[in-house]
Amino acid sequence: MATRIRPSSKRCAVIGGSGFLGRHLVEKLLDKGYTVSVFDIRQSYELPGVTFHQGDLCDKQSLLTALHGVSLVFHCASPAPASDDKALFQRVNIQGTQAVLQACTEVGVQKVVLTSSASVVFEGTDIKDGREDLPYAKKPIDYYTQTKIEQEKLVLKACDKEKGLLTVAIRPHGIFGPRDPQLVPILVDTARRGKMKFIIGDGSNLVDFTFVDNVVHGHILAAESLRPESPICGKAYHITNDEPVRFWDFMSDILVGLGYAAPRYHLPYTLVYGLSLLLWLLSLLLSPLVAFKPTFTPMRVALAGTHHFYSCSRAKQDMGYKPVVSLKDGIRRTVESYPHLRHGA
Ligand SMILES: NC(=O)c1ccc[n+]([C@@H]2O[C@H](COP(=O)([O-])OP(=O)(O)OC[C@H]3O[C@@H](n4cnc5c(N)ncnc54)[C@H](O)[C@@H]3O)[C@@H](O)[C@H]2O)c1
Ligand SMILES: CC(C)CCC[C@@H](C)[C@H]1CC[C@H]2C3=C(CC[C@]12C)[C@@]1(C)CC[C@H](O)[C@@H](C(=O)O)[C@@H]1CC3
Repeated sequence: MATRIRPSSKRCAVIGGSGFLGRHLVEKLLDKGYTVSVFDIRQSYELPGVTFHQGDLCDKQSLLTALHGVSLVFHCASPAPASDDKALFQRVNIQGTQAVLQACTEVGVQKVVLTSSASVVFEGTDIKDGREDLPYAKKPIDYYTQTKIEQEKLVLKACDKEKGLLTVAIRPHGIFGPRDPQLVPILVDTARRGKMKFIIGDGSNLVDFTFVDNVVHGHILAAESLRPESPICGKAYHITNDEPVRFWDFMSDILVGLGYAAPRYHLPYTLVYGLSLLLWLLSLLLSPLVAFKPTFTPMRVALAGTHHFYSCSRAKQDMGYKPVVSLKDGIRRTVESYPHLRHGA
């Protein structure tokens, strides 16, 4: 058992702080006067005022050292959603989260804010203005989603006022912004390979894309509202831009902003979804012989062709959440941040 030192309320740790969301969160916390420790399997930058602890979150001993004297923990580490590695997702998102919760209890951390995902309720069919009381997906669409569900349940169940550990889960959806390693880079790569000419479905499906600063704002509001008497203890909260947008309009705005053509030709959703399932099966069967990763996975096709937008009225009511950056400004700031991905660059 580690010796406890008195935690200060402005000392926090960001697990996964080297990642896209984690680094934005660290920068905002520093601005707000927090002392920040980052715990991550890799160190991707250096910043004055940040102490880095490199380690695997499945290793409780390393966590104990990093969390010493910390009162607030943000847990936003996860393997990349595009990975197909079931064992890795289970190890990191489930066993790893158990290790995080045990370490927090042992060193006397008072608050844990988990980055969950709105996808925990998504099964590949339309969700319109979904609220937090929607049931978890019974047939999660991939291992990422399956283990994010288990992770969220673990963290919310660990909320125990008697023991002095308060927890909350933030469920963002479609995070985008400067330094995002997946949405814009994958989109541009697909466009450069000439595969972004088509719109899957009739193009009218509404979805949430959430600018990273709004997600950070939701996390910090949750941390600062988390007190024993607060209604947010042990609950999950959708955090979005609160401006559902047509999936294909959003993609077009990013593509055109970076100098690429917008997709124009329509393909029937069921046809593309069926093809993506076939390709996925084929890639599984052939995996011992050749490694090929289809761009249009069933998950991506489902996200591109269905409605999936969520209500954040619970976050507005319980913690006074309001987006701080509009979708239009978020898109502009994102496009400006990727000069190297511009057409012809
Ligand atoms: N990007 C999105 O659209 C989105 C949407 C909803 C929820 N989320 C959630 O937000 C969180 C952050 O996502 P992101 O987009 O910033 O991803 P990211 O890949 O940029 O960051 C994840 C970080 O976790 C670290 N990590 C992975 N395995 C680890 C381990 N075993 N031990 C220690 N660190 C480890 C990685 O090194 C990385 O720095 C994740 O929990 C993700 O599920 C992301
Ligand atoms: C090939 C094209 C059809 C699409 C190219 C863009 C896609 C790579 C992104 C569009 C929506 C994105 C998205 C995620 C990953 C990247 C996209 C598929 C998530 C699945 C990442 C994990 C999060 O938890 C999910 C969430 O609930 O927010 C994301 C949903 C949107």
